[in-house]
Amino acid sequence: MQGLDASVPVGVGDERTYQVEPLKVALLGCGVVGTEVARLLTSQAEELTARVGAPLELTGIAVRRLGRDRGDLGVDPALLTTDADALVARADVVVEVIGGIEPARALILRAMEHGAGVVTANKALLAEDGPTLFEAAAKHGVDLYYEASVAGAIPLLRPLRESMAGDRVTRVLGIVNGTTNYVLDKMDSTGAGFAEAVEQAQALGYAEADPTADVEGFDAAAKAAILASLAFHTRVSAADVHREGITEVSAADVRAAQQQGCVVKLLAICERVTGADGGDAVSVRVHPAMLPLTHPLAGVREAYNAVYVEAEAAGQLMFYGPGAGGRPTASAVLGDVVAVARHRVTGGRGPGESAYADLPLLPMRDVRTRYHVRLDVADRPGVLAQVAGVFAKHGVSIETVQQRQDDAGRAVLVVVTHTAPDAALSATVDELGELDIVDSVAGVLRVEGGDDR
Ligand SMILES: NC(=O)C1=CN([C@@H]2O[C@H](COP(=O)(O)OP(=O)(O)OC[C@H]3O[C@@H](n4cnc5c(N)ncnc54)[C@H](O)[C@@H]3O)[C@@H](O)[C@H]2O)C=CC1
Ligand SMILES: N[C@@H](CC=O)C(=O)O
Ligand code: NA
Repeated sequence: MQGLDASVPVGVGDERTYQVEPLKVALLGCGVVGTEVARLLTSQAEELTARVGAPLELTGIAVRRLGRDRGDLGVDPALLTTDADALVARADVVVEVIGGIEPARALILRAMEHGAGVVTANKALLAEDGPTLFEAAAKHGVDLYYEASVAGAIPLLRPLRESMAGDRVTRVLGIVNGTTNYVLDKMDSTGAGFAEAVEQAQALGYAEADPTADVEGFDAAAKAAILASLAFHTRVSAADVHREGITEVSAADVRAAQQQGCVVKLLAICERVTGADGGDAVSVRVHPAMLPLTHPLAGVREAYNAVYVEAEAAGQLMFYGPGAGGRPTASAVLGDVVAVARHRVTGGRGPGESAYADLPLLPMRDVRTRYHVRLDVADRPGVLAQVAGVFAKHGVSIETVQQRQDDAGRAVLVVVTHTAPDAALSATVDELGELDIVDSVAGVLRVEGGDDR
């Protein structure tokens, strides 16, 4: 260990010296994120030793196949192994960046049984079966850290879990998927096609192994579940999240948003709301929505993420930064490795799961939202009255109506509503589609960020 000496105090005024016995770190997975974790662990070894108070020894990297060209990893190739079980059995800290449910879950549970602290970036697993992992961590008295699982490099989970533990969070609203933000941004700014933009996001290392998880909103829904669980001290799983992806967002929707002074974003929205019994409840949803250009989230470009957190005492907080990509994500992973390793040196562990509030989930049909509806209609007297009548019948108040002509000279009605229960809006749209005077419902998008949200 060059440059560091076991007799050097850990900090100014601190009489402890660093521990000579290294902490064994096992890395599971060597893909986009794992590669960068390996590089940072190696290239920053000295500084990490000083920060942790003990050297971190990378004891092995579990891969699926040996012999694959991995470029210059910056580590001894002999560290690569296909025997993840053996690695996990002798580690102090296990870093899981394989992704997916199995074998990631089994390996994490085995690591905890052996007494290792765990760092993972695996939002899919946390959102599907987080309680099993949290319970195992509590049972074995080990850490489970997962900052990289939501919004990549942005410190967000630790602020929610620790810094805001004294406040009451009311809302978390954010762009938490880099791939879809990249795709929507390219469609908006360059007119790029959907497929072409997804391919670019894959090449840049933002997309999941199967990009369906990104474009269909599964990735954002998993992150929303993790955020809501932390924000509201309530267990929320991916299955509890209302989810719509961006595959239905057309170039015409993007143009319609522009005409409205808006941009289309895939949003994760977690809110403390009033439930049917008048008590607190939680609403968690992921869907594309129009946002006014004046909204701070509207200016979030490329694969960047941004998350708004509103809390009773703190007010509005904004977290912004790179939400995807190997190196930024590895930064968050390494931060967690240092936290877990510090606990090994000094004793104790970080906070566990907090699910005491156990708030009920509000079904999507009862959530109050706003809609932007585009209708291809017959251009004749009485059409507007008939359309307005359908909105009124379902108790949906209209904010604005505009009549335009499309490129072919046909009449298009654009209606923006005030907030109403989602079920009422959806029934309104269904009935509009059946009117003789409506040729087609050309587009429906929710609207967020207005005066009445
Ligand atoms: N790429 C990104 O921007 C971000 C990724 N994440 C999460 O990080 C994790 C890893 O993501 P990526 O590195 O992008 O995925 P990746 O697909 O590039 O890497 C995963 C690696 O694990 C390997 N693997 C699969 N099964 C294995 C096994 N049984 N044993 C050992 N290795 C095995 C695969 O061969 C692959 O090389 C996922 O949970 C992902 O959701 C989180 C934040 C950002
Ligand atoms: N595929 C994800 C990666 C980060 O979590 C994304 O695009 O945001
Ligand atoms: Na993060």
